[in-house]
Amino acid sequence: MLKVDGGVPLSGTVRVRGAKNLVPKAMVAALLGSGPSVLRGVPAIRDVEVVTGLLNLHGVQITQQPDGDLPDGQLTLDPAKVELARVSDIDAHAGSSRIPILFCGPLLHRLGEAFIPDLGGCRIGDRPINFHLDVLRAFGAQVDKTAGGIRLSAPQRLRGTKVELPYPSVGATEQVLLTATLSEGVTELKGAATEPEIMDLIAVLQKMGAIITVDTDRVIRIEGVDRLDGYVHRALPDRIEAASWASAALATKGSIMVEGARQQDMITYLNTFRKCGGRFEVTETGIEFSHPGTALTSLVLETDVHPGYMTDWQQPLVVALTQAEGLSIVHETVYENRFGFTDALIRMGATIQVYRECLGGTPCRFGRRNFRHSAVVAGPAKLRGTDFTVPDLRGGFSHVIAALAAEGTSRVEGIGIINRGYENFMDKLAGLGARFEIA
Ligand SMILES: CC(=O)N[C@H]1[C@@H](OP(=O)(O)OP(=O)(O)OC[C@H]2O[C@@H](n3ccc(=O)[nH]c3=O)[C@H](O)[C@@H]2O)O[C@H](CO)[C@@H](O)[C@@H]1O
Ligand SMILES: C=C(OP(=O)(O)O)C(=O)O
Repeated sequence: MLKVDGGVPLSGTVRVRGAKNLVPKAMVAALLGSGPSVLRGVPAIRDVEVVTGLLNLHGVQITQQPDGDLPDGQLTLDPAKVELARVSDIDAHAGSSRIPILFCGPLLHRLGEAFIPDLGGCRIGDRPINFHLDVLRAFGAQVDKTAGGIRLSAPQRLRGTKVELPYPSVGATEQVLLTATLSEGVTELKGAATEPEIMDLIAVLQKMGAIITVDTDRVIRIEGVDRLDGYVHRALPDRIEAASWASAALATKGSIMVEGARQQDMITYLNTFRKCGGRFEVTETGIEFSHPGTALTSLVLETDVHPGYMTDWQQPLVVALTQAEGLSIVHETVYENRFGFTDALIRMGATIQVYRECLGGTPCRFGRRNFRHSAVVAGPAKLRGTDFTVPDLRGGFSHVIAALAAEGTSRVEGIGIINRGYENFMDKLAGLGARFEIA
């Protein structure tokens, strides 16, 4: 439980390292190599711990360098002795992260079979894995759902295939990449997602020896190869953490230098930040984000797949929008249930109404289906401290930021979830001048 005293603008410097949505996947890719891989910029976050645990159970030797601490967050992953893990051991990781589903292709290539525990991740929608399972079957895998997970086998080498995703899913695109590289023949994927983290995973696989072509129309072609080597790679920086701190600067009327933030991956966020009234300066080492000192501007926003406005940027920005003048409309088109966190903001004094209709322009998959996926935010609202429980990763970050922007004291329970995606969260907050104590 965290006791937060609000009313102090966050100001100072934070550093972001490798992206939560790339690092664990690059670690899984190491399973495909014939030799060891070296991954740099690895943050100390829970999802990295989970994948480290799962890889260890499958015989991958992982060392941190230099021994014991992670000044540069460097991991060496040696897959020389990959073996089947005991289901009872794997079960310990059930419900902890989304990443285990990406073990399917690499384990099928290495061992001909795999057991994947039930997935975790943020509860922001139903999050089915039907695309993943359909894709794996198309490669020739046998897939059976069992109690507590999924059992897969591939008695023969997997074969390249033609697949089309009904929606550009990030995870399913990565599933295809990690499975196709060692499959026999060519794979053509239509309707692929093209997020920067996917491009970085492609860079990792190319370093390993894969042949992957990305066309401009969401088509990715993979020419299967017989063998992949290890890689040496520095993970792209975490654009979601960078944008979270940027929104925190806006919400608390502060100024935050985010070292390591990279402009190319954040073009859409930066446009939105500027339209909202925020100021930013791109420097050699990162991006400095500041509140303008005058009123913020309301806006109309739709989340979308890349290059659209990313869904994981939505929740922290909504907190800033409670401080903007007028009505903002936010249409969430990626997840059907990502506005639950607004209940706590409303209790703090924010004026937010959530609707089932597609507000903001484009009809999406969730319209007329009873999902409360559009929000109207009226501002500026005076926020008051209150007590709440962290619902999910970005919702939790947003609640803490709202508590810091509010007058008075808030008590936040379940703060541990935030460590799934924000490294040294408390230390960073303290360094930015936040007033809080662990109760
Ligand atoms: C660990 C990681 O990288 N997580 C990110 C990844 O999640 P993740 O890869 O799980 O998200 P997806 O892109 O797959 O999901 C997008 C949409 O597709 C739907 N869908 C997905 C797969 C499937 O088999 N069937 C299906 O219907 C989902 O329910 C959702 O509505 O991309 C999301 C979208 O940028 C981000 O919010 C997450 O932070
Ligand atoms: C939704 C998120 O993550 P995950 O897919 O790991 O649940 C997120 O990072 O905001």
